[in-house]
Amino acid sequence: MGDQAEDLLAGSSISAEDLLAGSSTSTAVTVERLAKRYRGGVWALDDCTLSVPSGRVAALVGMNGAGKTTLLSIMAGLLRPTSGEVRLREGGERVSLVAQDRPLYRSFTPAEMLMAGRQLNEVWDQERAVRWLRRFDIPLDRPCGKLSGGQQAQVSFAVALGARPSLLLLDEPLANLDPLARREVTRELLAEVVDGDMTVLMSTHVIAELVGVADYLLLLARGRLLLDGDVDELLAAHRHYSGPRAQAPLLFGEVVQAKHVGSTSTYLVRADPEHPPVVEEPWTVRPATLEDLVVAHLESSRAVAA
Ligand SMILES: Nc1ncnc2c1ncn2[C@@H]1O[C@H](COP(=O)(O)OP(=O)(O)OP(=O)(O)O)[C@@H](O)[C@H]1O
Repeated sequence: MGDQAEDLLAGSSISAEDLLAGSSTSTAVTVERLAKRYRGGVWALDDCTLSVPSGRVAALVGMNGAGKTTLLSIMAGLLRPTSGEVRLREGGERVSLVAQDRPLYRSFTPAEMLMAGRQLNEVWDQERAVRWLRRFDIPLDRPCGKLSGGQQAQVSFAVALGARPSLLLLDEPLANLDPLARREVTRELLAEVVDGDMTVLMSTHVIAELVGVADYLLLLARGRLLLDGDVDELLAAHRHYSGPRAQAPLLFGEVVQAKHVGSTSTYLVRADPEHPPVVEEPWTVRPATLEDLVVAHLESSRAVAA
């Protein structure tokens, strides 16, 4: 078994000594000036600085190729950065990664995967892992290669959770799951976060699935942090203003996006939530959704880069 496979199989639990100790107790992981250049010259991460607060479910969002998988792999200790550093919370984090490609041994049954997990991890919670598999009706004795994609994803979850991670990294974890399983997995994960001392960082493209699940947002663009913050605070700070193009009001704050259709203009404005811009009729104000603000920030960053 290669080192990397071993790490993946084990849910890649690594000790604090493997990475530098952090200084803040309220931050699960801090990434400072991280850069990753792959062979061939692609810069997947470039001067990326961010932090993930402890005990939260944080969403890692960005366009294809933004660097999400690279960032998660470096945090899990599977990939070496070209420069920069990852600092874990003082006292250490046990990190587990559920990778996009579900690295299971096809000939192993789920029961055998858990046995391997027990052998490869210093800390192992068999009951928790088995509970997860039973919860989702995963046959314990069928080779993983004969399980469906969604069932394999559930085995990966069970192995990762069995390692009792304090930082659980999920790379597009819901992609293979049916709509009911998606809802149940997110609900169960939230319960695990509430019950234990666990932080979750999950990458996803499906913003709608984050509502009610993620309470912190990290938006990546071209290998760098574009926007971060508490989801409720971000939502409170963003508003849509619409009205006649010819009578645009003075909108103090940051105009993230301006759209003009016929004689109507719509602006997405980020401002102090306590003192938002006030407009008069016929101008109207409406709240922004998480999807609205993610798309607007990504579009505006693309326009700046173009
Ligand atoms: N092993 C590799 N060798 C060379 N380039 C790579 C490698 N892995 C990723 N890249 C490149 O690095 C960049 C970031 O890729 P990464 O997989 O981290 O992005 P991502 O945000 O996870 O994308 P997606 O949403 O499509 O999964 C991309 O330009 C990608 O082509």
